[in-house]
Order: sequence, then C-alpha cells, then structure tokens
Amino acid sequence: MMSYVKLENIWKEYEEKKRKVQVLRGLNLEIEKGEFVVILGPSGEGKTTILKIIAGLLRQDKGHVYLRGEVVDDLPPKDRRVAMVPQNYAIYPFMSVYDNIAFPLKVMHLSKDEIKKRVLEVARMLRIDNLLERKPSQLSGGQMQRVAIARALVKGADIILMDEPLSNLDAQVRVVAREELKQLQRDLKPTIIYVTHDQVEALSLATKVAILHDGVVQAYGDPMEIYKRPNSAWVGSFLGNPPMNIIRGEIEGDSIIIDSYRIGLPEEYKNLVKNGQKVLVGVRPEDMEIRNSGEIEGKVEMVEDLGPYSIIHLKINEETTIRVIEKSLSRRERGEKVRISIDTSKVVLFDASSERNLLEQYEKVSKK
Ligand SMILES: Nc1ncnc2c1ncn2[C@@H]1O[C@H](COP(=O)(O)OP(=O)(O)OP(=O)(O)O)[C@@H](O)[C@H]1O
Repeated sequence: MMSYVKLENIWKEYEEKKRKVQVLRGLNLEIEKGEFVVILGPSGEGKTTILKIIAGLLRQDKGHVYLRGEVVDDLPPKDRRVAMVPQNYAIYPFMSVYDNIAFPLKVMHLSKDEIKKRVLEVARMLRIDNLLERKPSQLSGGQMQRVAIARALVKGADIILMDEPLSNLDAQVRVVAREELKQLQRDLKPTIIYVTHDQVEALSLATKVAILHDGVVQAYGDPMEIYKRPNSAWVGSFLGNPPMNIIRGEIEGDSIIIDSYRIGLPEEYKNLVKNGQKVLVGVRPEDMEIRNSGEIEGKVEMVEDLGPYSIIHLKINEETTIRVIEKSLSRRERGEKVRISIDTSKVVLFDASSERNLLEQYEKVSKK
C-alpha cells in the first residue's frame, strides 16, 4: 500500500550562536491514509521540527518528504493540503467562530456564497454549526479544538498536524478533549500526525506511535505492542509510567540468574540464548508481585501511595532499584525486606551490550 505521508532519510541541523545542533539524523517514517500517528519523544528531540518539515514551513537539509505518493520538497506550504493546528489553536479571540473558520477562505479570495457553503458544511460535520455566532471565550476546550480543526479542514487539508494541542487545557477538560478528538478522527478519517511528550495521550489516541530519540524513530507501531514488547531497553524504560524495570542477569540452562536469585527463562527466548550469556531483564512494575513465595528479595526504599495502587521502590542489589505496583494500599515500611515474584511470561530480554530485544534480533536474522 502507498503511504500517504513519507519521510525518507531526513536530516536537519540548526545553528545557534555558532553552535550546531543536529536534530534529525536520517529519520524515516511512513504513514498510511486515515491513520492517527502520535510522535512521542522527550522534550527538545525535534518533534515540532518534524511537523514543520511536513508542512513545508522548514526545509530539511537532506532527504525527501512525500505526500500522497509524490515528492513535495519544492512545494510551498499552501499547496501541500496540510494543516497545522498549533499548541494554542491560534484562534482569534475577537472574531466569531464563523469568522475564525472562514478566515483562511477569505485569504484565498473566495466568493461570499462559496465561503458560507464551505463553513456550514465543515461546521455541520464537526457538530459546531450551533456555535457559529459565539466568540471563542464562550467555548469549552473541546469546542475550541473542533473550531481549530474546522479551520484546518475547510481549506481542503486532509492531513492534520497537531503540536501538543491539549497541553494548555486543565486535566479534566483535557480528558474530554482527548475523547472528542479520538471520536472525530474515527468519524472523519483525516490523517492526523500528533506530537506530544505525554505518554497517556500517546497510548490512548494513537493507532500507531512513533518514538523519537537521537534524531531517528526508535520504534514505530501499535502502542500496546511496543509497550509489551519494546525493541530496546531504552524504549522499554521510556514508554510506561512507572517505567519498565531493567535488571542485569545471566542465562543458566532454563533460568536467568540475578545475583544469587533465579527466575524462569520465558518460553519464547529458550532457543535464542546460550549458557553464560549476559542479558538485561525487562519487566513491567505491574508484572511483579510482592509475595512470600517470591523468587527475589528486595528492601523497601520508598512507597508512593497513589490511591488505587501504590508504587513500591525496592532495592534488589547495590546498583538496581526496581518499582513494583501493589494494588491493595500497603503499609510497607522503609527498610522492610520482602520477596518479589515475577510473571516470567511477560518478561522481555535484551542483549546486555546492544540493549536490543533478543527476539527482534532473531526475527531480523530469520527474515533474511
Ligand atoms: N530555529 C531554531 N534555531 C536553533 N535551534 C532550534 C530552532 N528550533 C529548534 N531548535 C532546537 O532544536 C531542538 C528540537 O526542537 P523542537 O522544537 O523540534 O523539539 P520538540 O521535540 O518539539 O521539543 P518540545 O517537546 O520541548 O516542544 C531543540 O533543542 C531546540 O532548542
């Protein structure tokens, strides 16, 4: 299938006060029509830069941008049929909702009738046709978002770029706006590329998530799939809050030795590892349990009570502190010794030096 948006080997460097910053380093990304892709990455890693390059507001140093199957490197922003919804929505406070949506069409010098027709059409589609007379100050966060999207769609854009659009909303409004956005994307099926550093947003909105780090996409795919089976230790510990625990271990027969403790080797790795091999054991906090029969011993360092559950920080050796989720509100004391049992069927193993998922390396080799 042809990809609708394709970034091919994109490089971008900024120069600031004679200092060069290489932000994108050969980035590749392919997005299909109607997909909701969330680009997730730490602050300052180049997420906004990617959007600007797709919109044509910024030129890449190297590589190519394809939209709808064609190279658009030399196409100005207005001809790309891409709309960028900025962080604050850029809605003019003194204009009515109608005038806000109509604004880009007025700039295009369309006739009054044509403008009216298009504004009504898109307003009906987004169910804001009853709000057209209002001023932005009379709108909720979710309605504001729909106005911003209406203004994008009215120009005929079918690729919508959103740069942390919910970051200015308070927590409750944000949840509603997120649900609305998800529904709207399901109904209207525009291709959305959405940038955030908020994990919850990424996991709940995306049909696919692209994890950005060091100027390239580190992992790309179904969010839960990446969550469960991260391709590297970095991705595992970046995605998820609290993060995935990463513990050093060594293979011995059908076991993994962690210091003086022993846990079972997950079935799917049995043919991929050899005796004595050093590994990093990745295990999610929710896949561990404090229980008397547990395989590993740990010492309580800190307890975070969060209402429905607590996060227990446990020191298992000099270099490693892990986090375990306990659902019942526990009265754990600092310094208390506990046993931890690990659901080994959920464990992910990484190569100790490359930190790549051993399954992934195997898959690559066997595909060749
Ligand atoms: N015009 C510019 N000149 C110089 N440096 C820039 C310029 N624009 C961005 N940068 C730098 O490039 C890096 C990437 O910026 P970008 O805004 O793309 O990151 P981001 O991932 O969107 O960050 P955030 O999540 O904080 O918004 C940052 O270190 C930033 O300081």
